Amino acid sequence: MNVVTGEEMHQIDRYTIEEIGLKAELLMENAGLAFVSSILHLMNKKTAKIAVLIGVGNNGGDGFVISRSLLEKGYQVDVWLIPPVKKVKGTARYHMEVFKKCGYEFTSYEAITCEDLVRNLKGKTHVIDAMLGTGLVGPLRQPYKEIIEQVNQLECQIISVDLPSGLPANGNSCITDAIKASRTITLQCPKLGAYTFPSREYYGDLTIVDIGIPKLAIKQIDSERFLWTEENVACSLPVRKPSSHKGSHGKGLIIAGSRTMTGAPILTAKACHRLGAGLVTLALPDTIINTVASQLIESTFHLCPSVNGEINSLNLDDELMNRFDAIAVGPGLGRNNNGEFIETLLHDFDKPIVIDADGLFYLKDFLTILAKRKGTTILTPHLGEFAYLINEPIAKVEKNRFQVSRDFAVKYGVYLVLKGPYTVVTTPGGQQFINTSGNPSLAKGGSGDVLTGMVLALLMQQKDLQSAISNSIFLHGMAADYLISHEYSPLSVMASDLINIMPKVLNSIQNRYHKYR
Ligand SMILES: NC(=O)C1=CN([C@@H]2O[C@H](COP(=O)(O)OP(=O)(O)OC[C@H]3O[C@@H](n4cnc5c(N)ncnc54)[C@H](OP(=O)(O)O)[C@@H]3O)[C@@H](O)[C@H]2O)[C@@H](O)CC1
Ligand SMILES: Nc1ncnc2c1ncn2[C@@H]1O[C@H](COP(=O)(O)OP(=O)(O)O)[C@@H](O)[C@H]1O
Ligand SMILES: [K+]
Repeated sequence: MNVVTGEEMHQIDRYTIEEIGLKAELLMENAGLAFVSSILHLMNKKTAKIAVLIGVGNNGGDGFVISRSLLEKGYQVDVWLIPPVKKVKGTARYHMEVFKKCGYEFTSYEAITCEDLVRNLKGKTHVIDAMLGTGLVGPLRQPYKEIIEQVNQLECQIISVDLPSGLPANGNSCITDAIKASRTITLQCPKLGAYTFPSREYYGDLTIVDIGIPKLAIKQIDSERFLWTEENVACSLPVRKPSSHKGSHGKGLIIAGSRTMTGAPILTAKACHRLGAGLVTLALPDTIINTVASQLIESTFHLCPSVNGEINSLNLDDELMNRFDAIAVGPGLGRNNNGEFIETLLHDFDKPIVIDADGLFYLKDFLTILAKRKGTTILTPHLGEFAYLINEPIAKVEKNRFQVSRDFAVKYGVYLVLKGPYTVVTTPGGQQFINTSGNPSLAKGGSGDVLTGMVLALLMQQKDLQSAISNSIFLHGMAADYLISHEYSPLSVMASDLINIMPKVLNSIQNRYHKYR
């Protein structure tokens, strides 16, 4: 599914209307009806008291269709038109006239005061926000500003049409004031700001509804951002051939751990085993082998000379190194040596390398080598690690996460996994895939170590690297979702729980989508 900017959505609408010939009035009718179908289960006809707030543009036009449809179904609905009637034009005007000709009435905000409106809204169970959509430009103006301030103080359910009014669609402009919705029903394509913070916090629960825009119109925009969903995962997870053997599923090397971080290599290796890697070898500082090996019976080990309890060199000749199909480096390495072994890896190993955590810290000194590297490199930074890597403040990275990660991935020719809520995977070609699973129970030390092992496992088993990476991220988040919907509290999920629940997660996805197997 494409994730679009406001401008891209306008292009899609324009193509649908002008080139394909689907009438704007019909599209608006579809939009309003799709919105109503998706919210009916939230409203009891006997008790719901609904207000619809209608703005000047097409978002307001949707509001007229929604109001008419709810009234036709017998709901109690008060409708408020915020701009002067004469300002309502085009398709929205058409639906305003249809609304009136069906015998319904609205109150014009022009004729009352903000206090009158607020007094009325205080008695409502639901406010439908159809004031402003993708056509917002610049800081919010009056009278929307004063209305939105008041609506945000109401205790009822606020449901926004397409996106919360006042919120820029793209997520990277300043938010002056915007509706804080309990729920947003987005029309046809999710907008970029729904996956950017703090913008997402205004959306509440997000539902995406189909309004009948043809696929051909969406293809026209040449968009490079997509959601990666459960269905994508189910269609692309590797299937084992009956004739396969352990060598068919990859020999992975994990370079991790230090005297004060013995858990990280254990988590990474266990996660890698759980996701189907054929053989996993752990390269560790020689001093921690006993501690780590006592927790890992399936892995083999390679001992590295250490200084201060951290790996100092790999002690792997080229031949030995190139027996592996892929390498993950970073979890729990520590930062007290010079990381020269990362430079050696980038030079001497020409198959995929996943670099995470302290490996990324060392990588900063070797970016010129990274740019020249022929083999595939996958970097998995969280926001802080990425900000450090590119020398920018975290806030700037967060605000422009799509742009900065794309710039970096294309410049260095890497797969960049920018972790956090809605992790974004950017390919070396600049395409971006947004993860839709996971929850804040993952915000805990060790979650990232587990993910690194999962990425290593799948990239050795799937030809298409983007699918392998996005699938690992989705399953990692899905494990956390599964746990909190099966009696775990978001506070209590531990990184090792993600590994332990993985068999059930894989089973549930494979059972639900057996048609793809
Ligand atoms: N056929 C289609 O295309 C379909 C579109 N659809 C729907 O249309 C929505 C997009 O419609 P849109 O383009 O009319 O934009 P929208 O946000 O409703 O209003 C823009 C107007 O608001 C005003 N305004 C702008 N900035 C402002 C500010 N800062 N502060 C205050 N006011 C501000 C400004 O008006 P002005 O005040 O300048 O007269 C401007 O003209 C989309 O989200 C979806 O819901 C669906 O029905 C499917 C079919
Ligand atoms: N609020 C959140 N919602 C969803 N996923 C999250 C959230 N916070 C963290 N995560 C995920 O948890 C993992 C944390 O990784 P990282 O910060 O590297 O952890 P660590 O280095 O401690 O193991 C990432 O995959 C990230 O996307
Ligand atoms: K809206």
